[in-house]
Amino acid sequence: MEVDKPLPTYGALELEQSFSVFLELPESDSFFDKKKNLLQKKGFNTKELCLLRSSHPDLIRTSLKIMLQIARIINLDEVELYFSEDDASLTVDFYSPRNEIVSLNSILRLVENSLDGHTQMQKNILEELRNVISDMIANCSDKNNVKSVIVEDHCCDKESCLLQWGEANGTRSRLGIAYVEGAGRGAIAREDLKVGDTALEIPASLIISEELVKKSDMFHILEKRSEMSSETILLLWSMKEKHNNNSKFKVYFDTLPEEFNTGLSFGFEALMVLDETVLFEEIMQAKEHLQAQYEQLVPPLFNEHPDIFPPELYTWEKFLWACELWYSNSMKIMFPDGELRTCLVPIASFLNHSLYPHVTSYGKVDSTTNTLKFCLSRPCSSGEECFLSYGNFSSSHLITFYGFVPKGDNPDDVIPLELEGDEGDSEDDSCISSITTHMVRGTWFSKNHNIFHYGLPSTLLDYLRRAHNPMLQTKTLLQESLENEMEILEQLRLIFDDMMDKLGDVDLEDRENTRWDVKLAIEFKDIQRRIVSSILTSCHSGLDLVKDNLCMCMAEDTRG
Ligand SMILES: C[S@@+](CC[C@H](N)C(=O)[O-])C[C@H]1O[C@@H](n2cnc3c(N)ncnc32)[C@H](O)[C@@H]1O
Repeated sequence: MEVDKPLPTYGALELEQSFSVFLELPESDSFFDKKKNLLQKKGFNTKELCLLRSSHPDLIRTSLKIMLQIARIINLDEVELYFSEDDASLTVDFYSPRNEIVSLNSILRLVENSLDGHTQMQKNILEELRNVISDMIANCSDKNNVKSVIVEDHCCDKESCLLQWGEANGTRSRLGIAYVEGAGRGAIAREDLKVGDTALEIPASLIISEELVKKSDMFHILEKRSEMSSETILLLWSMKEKHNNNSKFKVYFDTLPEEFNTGLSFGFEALMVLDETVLFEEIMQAKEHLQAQYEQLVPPLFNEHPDIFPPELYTWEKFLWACELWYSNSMKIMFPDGELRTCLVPIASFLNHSLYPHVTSYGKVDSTTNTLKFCLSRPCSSGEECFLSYGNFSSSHLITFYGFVPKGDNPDDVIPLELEGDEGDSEDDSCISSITTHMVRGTWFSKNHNIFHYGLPSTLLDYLRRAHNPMLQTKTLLQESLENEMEILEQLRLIFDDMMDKLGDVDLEDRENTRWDVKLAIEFKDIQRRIVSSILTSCHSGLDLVKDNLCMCMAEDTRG
């Protein structure tokens, strides 16, 4: 899971009978230049002051519309930014459910932080703004909600014990634990929860971090080895702690599954299904890395210190179990001392991932309460599963390290395209051959399927246009430009035809009775085929569109 990203530096300025909200794209943003460009294309600067003069709902809505356009761009991630450019000339009212919820919350947080100590007029404006934002979030929630099915008769005794242990040790939870179809345990709201409510609050003393290992008998051995990262030390600690009956965290370890079923445990048959896919590469690379790490680190430890590292607890299988535990259950947490640590957080680790999560912002221990809070960015009704975002991950990453594919269309499911091109050097006019990485995703995400767009990313199309004919004035309805369009669409069609051939025909297994890993492998290939097929359809429609325009252009030329 990923830690909370630093929030953009928003601030609020007070003016007599009005209220101004200051939105700023921080210069520290990794994509500052690209976002600045996009803001400017839409008529905004990197610092904007939005003035609210009345609490009338219509005026508040109008102001919020403008603030939201800016906040959306500030909160774009790398993939959203890459694909946003094809919409640069359009009024975009939506990038992704995640972006929408994060952007609305960033404005809401700013407004809420400013509620104290203002005039009645300002309070009315703020209150109305808050209502409008809450309505918009609720609206967005209705459209994107994915309901989980609770398995009613599954025993949850161990999970209940863990909850009781947590509550006895200062945890506050408005979530219960239940089994949900297709996802193991999940966290279910015990009451209606609103935006801003704390669903779960865990004291820092219940978080498993490297601080704990420092107190263990193995630390003096591990700290001497320069090749040991704190994550590896924690991993080796958890392999033994799992079997420690006196562990402070025994009740937590008792809830962990014996098998994690991530891509790292895929068997031969599943890997065969994945042959020639990016997921195959990702799993093989991760496994080879872990095997090499095991061979280098673990046997020397149990050979030299069998009393501290009993060989029967430090087998390859048990090492792999611990890797899967840490990959699929850890969170990066920022502590009040400013350190970012990889941690296991009992109880919070029951929260499943969604493309449209309720909790989007977490990962920082509150220094006043010394607790880790999970606050809602969108409402969650009583009985509904409460979801987290583990990060903006593709299906291949989620399968490899977590062992599942989320429900819905994942905007991070991109296909990387490595293109070879000659980049002209402006200084000495020499040409350097280079590889540029672009990406493509399901073209159903795009709103622009017109000529010169075709549902494909503008960054990629512009790159290909330049590569084919650097001197040409592109995107005009003139013969040369249209012929260039035909060439680049044809090039893309060939690339994706080849990709589709490699994916082969639909795997016709009896899916209900197939092993978990083969089922996931087949599901991944289905996703890939759907993406490639949408791209091919867009190439074909694009070619037809360009051909029609070329015919018209030539007919006009003939007429003179
Ligand atoms: C942090 S744990 C969440 C709790 C977990 N369901 C359990 O029973 O322990 C992460 C694991 O939950 C499962 N998971 C999380 N989100 C999921 C989802 N949307 N669909 C299916 N499985 C999911 C995956 O097995 C993942 O490795």
